[in-house]
Amino acid sequence: MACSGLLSNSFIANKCFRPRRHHKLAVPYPRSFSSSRVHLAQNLGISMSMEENGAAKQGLDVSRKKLPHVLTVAGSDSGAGAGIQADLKACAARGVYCSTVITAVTAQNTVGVQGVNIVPDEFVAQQLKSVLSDMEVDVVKTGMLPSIEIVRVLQQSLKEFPVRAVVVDPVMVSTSGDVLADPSILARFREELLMMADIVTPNLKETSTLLGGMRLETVDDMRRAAKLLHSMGPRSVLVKGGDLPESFDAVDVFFDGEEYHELHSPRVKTRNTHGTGCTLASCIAAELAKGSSMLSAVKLAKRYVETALEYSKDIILGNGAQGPFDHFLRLKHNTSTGGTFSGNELFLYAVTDSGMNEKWERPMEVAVKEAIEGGATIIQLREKDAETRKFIETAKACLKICHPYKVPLLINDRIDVALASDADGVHVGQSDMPARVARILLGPDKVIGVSCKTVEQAHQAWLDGADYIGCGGVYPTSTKANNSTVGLDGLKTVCLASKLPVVAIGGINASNAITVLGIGPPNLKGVAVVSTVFARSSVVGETRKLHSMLTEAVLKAN
Ligand SMILES: Cc1ncc(COP(=O)(O)OP(=O)(O)O)c(N)n1
Ligand SMILES: Cc1nc(C(=O)O)sc1CCOP(=O)(O)O
Ligand SMILES: [Mg+2]
Repeated sequence: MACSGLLSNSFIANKCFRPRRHHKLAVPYPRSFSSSRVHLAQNLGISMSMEENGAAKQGLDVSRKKLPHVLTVAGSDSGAGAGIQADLKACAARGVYCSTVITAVTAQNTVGVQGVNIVPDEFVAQQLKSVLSDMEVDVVKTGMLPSIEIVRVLQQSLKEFPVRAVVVDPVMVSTSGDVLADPSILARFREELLMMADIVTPNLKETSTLLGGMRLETVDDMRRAAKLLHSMGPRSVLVKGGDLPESFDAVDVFFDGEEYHELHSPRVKTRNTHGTGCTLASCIAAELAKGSSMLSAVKLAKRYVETALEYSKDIILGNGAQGPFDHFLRLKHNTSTGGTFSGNELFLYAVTDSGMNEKWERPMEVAVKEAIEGGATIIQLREKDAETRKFIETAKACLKICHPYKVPLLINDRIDVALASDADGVHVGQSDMPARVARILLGPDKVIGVSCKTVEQAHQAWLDGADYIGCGGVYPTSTKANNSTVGLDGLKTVCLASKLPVVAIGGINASNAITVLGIGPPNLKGVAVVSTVFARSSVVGETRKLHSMLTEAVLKAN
């Protein structure tokens, strides 16, 4: 439809800048949506001057960026594992704005659904109008639509305010088996909602219900079902086979009217699956809003859900059979510092050396355990020659040893290994990855230490978001080649200038530890050692000796 310059600005704002949806267009779903009004206007053949003119009159900045926007029309889950709450989290996790129209409020937890209060259809209509008339929604995702009236209201709203795509998750029964939609809406679903859907995402139970009780036992059955559902109107169908018996992996069948795709993913063994359907559909909607093609959106959404399930498989929330999962992949972040690193952890800092452990035929895990039993308060894995895969495995094994003692485990240099093993943090030097970049990659809760020999470096470490600095070499060392020394004076100067806690390193042993800690500045929190702890046969014995010296130094200072 061409827009004439005679049309009013409000018409332009409401209609012209939304690409109209035409049902059953033969063209594939656009790969990339233009996101700015200007670009859309160009796509639709509207002259820039008219756009600018209209925008100027409305006080809009035509160059502003538009957020991809999903509107979810669904029920609230008080337990926040599914429904509106899952949709909000999924969209946020995928970087997409999500507005909400609530169709029902459920009293729900991990055990089941204790109550449902349906929102009056006029009020659902009012919510829809409020959002759709104002906020440039890209994609509508539907979840729990508990009454015929609400389905009708939605259908009318979408006629009045067309959006780029509609994702229909035909929620009828919750994962705990509770019925969430009046069975009489089935017919309406089939006649109206499926017609409007760009994709419908039923699980096996919902597929069977939509198809009048069809038995679904094999992937071939799912293919047949996808075709039948497709004939009811949606542009694409994703039949989710998570509940398919006797399959090693989870198989979903995608059908777009022409091609079938079997999408396989490993089955994640977990009770925390509440909300997977809502999340998958929201994530598809979010990816469509960002500009993905339908098949890419489905693949991205599946991968995201798999990752979130895997990440959350051990978390415990609620007493019921089905727990929620963590959309932000963070609950499992099991830092022994709990994101509150104080610096006191630096008291006796044991830094490993594979050469020294090999000499004594000591597996890394044994060395780490002995150091902790001797009194080490923080461990750094400094494995210069380790192969990446082996390093990750070792780090994971050492984390299992450290965490029961609440001792943080950091990784030397290798941010990738820290990320892959979910270690508590990293230590980087002046020629390693900048702490500023490591902070972005690791997030706010991981511990980052930086080696500093000067006041300027210490200041920069603080600016970059580090948690502590390592200052040395205090004395000459044979552990690190060509390491320049700063001496006790250099250490003191850096400590006095540093806003961060400091650990001294380089040539420190049980004989000089009292002198080092005795230099005074309160932010000098401890000593880091390699050979003193790991160069001899008894790690536990050497660590204990050092620990008692450090304790003596503290007692002396007080
Ligand atoms: C606690 C602590 N302080 C300093 C260092 C040295 O780090 P860096 O300068 O990056 O040298 P390498 O250890 O990577 O050789 C450290 N590892 N730990
Ligand atoms: C890894 C390292 N960094 C240093 C620095 O000065 O930044 S000194 C050093 C080696 C410390 O080993 P030892 O305790 O055996 O002397
Ligand atoms: Mg380094």
